[in-house]
Amino acid sequence: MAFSYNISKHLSELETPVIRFDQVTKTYNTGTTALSNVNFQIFKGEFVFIVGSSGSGKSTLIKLMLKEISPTSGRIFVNRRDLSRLRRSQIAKYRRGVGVVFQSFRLLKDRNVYENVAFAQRVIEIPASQIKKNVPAILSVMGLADKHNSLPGELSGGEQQRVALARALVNNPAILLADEPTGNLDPKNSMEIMNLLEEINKRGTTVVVVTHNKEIVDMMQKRVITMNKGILISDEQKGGYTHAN
Ligand SMILES: Nc1ncnc2c1ncn2[C@@H]1O[C@H](COP(=O)(O)OP(=O)(O)OP(=O)(O)O)[C@@H](O)[C@H]1O
Repeated sequence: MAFSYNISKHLSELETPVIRFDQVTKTYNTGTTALSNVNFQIFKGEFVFIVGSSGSGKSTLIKLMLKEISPTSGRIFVNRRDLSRLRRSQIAKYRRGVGVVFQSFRLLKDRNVYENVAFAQRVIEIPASQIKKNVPAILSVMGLADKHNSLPGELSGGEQQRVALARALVNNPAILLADEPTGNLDPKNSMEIMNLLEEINKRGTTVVVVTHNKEIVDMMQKRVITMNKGILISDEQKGGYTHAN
């Protein structure tokens, strides 16, 4: 009996989604409904693209996951936490547990590469001795071992995005959210960033990528959630960009 109990417990853990949207609607103060009754679940270790034309609600999804905004109705769970129950004092800590990268990189322009990444560790009070090991290790994974002392302005767009990825990943988050991570990059650098995201995903991080990049979505054959005017219109394993226009 004990044996079967353990198996079912294990299965239920495997099946717990890391992100769950439950009938989520978001209407902004202006009256625009950006999302209507959206439902989906993302499981541990998945790689998911979110696609859709401009204004279809993709960034709104990301902002909701980061609790930068709250839904008008419905519920959102991330790592089993109901985000509506997060107290104000818990929000900063919650966000630090989710890695995020944006189209615009958002690096500290007056700090070098090492400092940009080390900063993410200092705010969660990782001991200095540990930071000295962790930062070079992740910079090396990102192919930036020789760029520790460079300022962001001295790097190419692709390199800057790799610094942003290193910063998002140095604290070992269970989830990485990327909002148009290749929006400012040429095709070669875009592919490099996608290869890194795939590598990170293979190491166990759940990866969610919002993108307009049709070629990459079609090539990578991952799960694709397609939004249109705030409605989730398709959710396909090994999907393509087909419905997004
Ligand atoms: N802060 C806001 N206040 C009012 N309306 C907003 C706000 N943010 C977004 N919207 C509206 O909500 C809808 C969805 O916007 P959202 O930014 O989520 O779309 P998107 O799919 O990310 O678009 P894009 O691909 O252009 O970035 C749009 O109609 C937009 O104008």
